[in-house]
Amino acid sequence: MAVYTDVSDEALRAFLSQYDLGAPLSFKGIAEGVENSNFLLRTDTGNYILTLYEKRVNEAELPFFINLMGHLARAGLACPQPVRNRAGTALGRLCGRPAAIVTFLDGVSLSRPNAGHCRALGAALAGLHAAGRDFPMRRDNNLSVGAWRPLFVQAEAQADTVAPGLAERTRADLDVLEASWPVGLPSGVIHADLFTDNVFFIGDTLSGLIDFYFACTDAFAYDLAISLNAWCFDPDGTFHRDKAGAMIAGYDAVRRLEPAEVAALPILARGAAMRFMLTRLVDWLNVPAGALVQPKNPLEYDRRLAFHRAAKDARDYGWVG
Ligand SMILES: Nc1ncnc2c1ncn2[C@@H]1O[C@H](COP(=O)(O)OP(=O)(O)O)[C@@H](O)[C@H]1O
Ligand SMILES: N[C@@H](CCOP(=O)(O)O)C(=O)O
Repeated sequence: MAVYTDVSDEALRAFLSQYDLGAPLSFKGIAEGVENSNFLLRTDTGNYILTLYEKRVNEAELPFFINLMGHLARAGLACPQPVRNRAGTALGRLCGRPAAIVTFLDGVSLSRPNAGHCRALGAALAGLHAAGRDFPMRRDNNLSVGAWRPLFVQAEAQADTVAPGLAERTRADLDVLEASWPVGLPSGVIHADLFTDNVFFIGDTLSGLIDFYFACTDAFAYDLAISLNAWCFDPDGTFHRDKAGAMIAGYDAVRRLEPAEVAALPILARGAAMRFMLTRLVDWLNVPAGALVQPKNPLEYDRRLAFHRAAKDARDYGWVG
């Protein structure tokens, strides 16, 4: 459970007194997520998610995320809508943390998506990229290639306690990634964390996207590479080419991939795996005392990196275009 900050009844009541959401009926910490403290809030006007922003979220960047969700929802994307208080702001403070309330989305996330779900995800991702085209704000990706070496340095001395040889192969991968990271690809707003736990389905129909707190301005194809990693491998590193092919085709059907993006897919997928391996490794080695959180296993992404190292071109990811 990711709850880093406890919220007392009194603090909750004082916070909610600024909103027109009615009386609280229940309030529970949510047993998923690793980044922020999330609570399911039920009031007599409906269900909401209350988030207290924690470690990786820079307060100055919160308006980007909040305005982006509002923009995407207005453009027709099924995503949470920030709720404004009576003063007209969606961002407040609770228990010393920045905090916001967003609308609750129905649906369940899938632990074992099939190729059909992956196709739907690809199409939704391209829809998100299209919906974000006219979003006026910009946020650089602070977890892109330039951030990976400094992250690794934080974990380097202990990396081999997690898996033998991890430090050496990570150093070698970083050398390759830093030397060949693509620039100039079509860019705009990307989600940057569209894992299965951030996508809801009702039956087999994709019903919503959540968790925009890594969203930033970066290459669209990098976003696709992140989701290929997250949706198309088993935890033991087994790759499902049918799922990846379906996801890429679903994306391409909505927004045609350019030849440069197709050519860059293997290096983008390798970089995406590195980004999540590293943040997981740092978190794995630094669980805050008293936090109710289950850190995610960095070795799942170490195994994906082995696949990406051997990949030759986009056809290895199921691209047939
Ligand atoms: N708008 C929402 N509607 C429904 N459930 C949500 C919503 N936002 C978050 N959740 C629930 O809270 C969990 C954690 O949210 P998430 O934003 O992924 O947290 P974190 O950023 O801390 O990882 C999700 O897996 C989901 O179960
Ligand atoms: N998706 C990342 C961690 C961020 O967690 P989320 O719950 O916000 O998706 C990972 O799996 O490492």
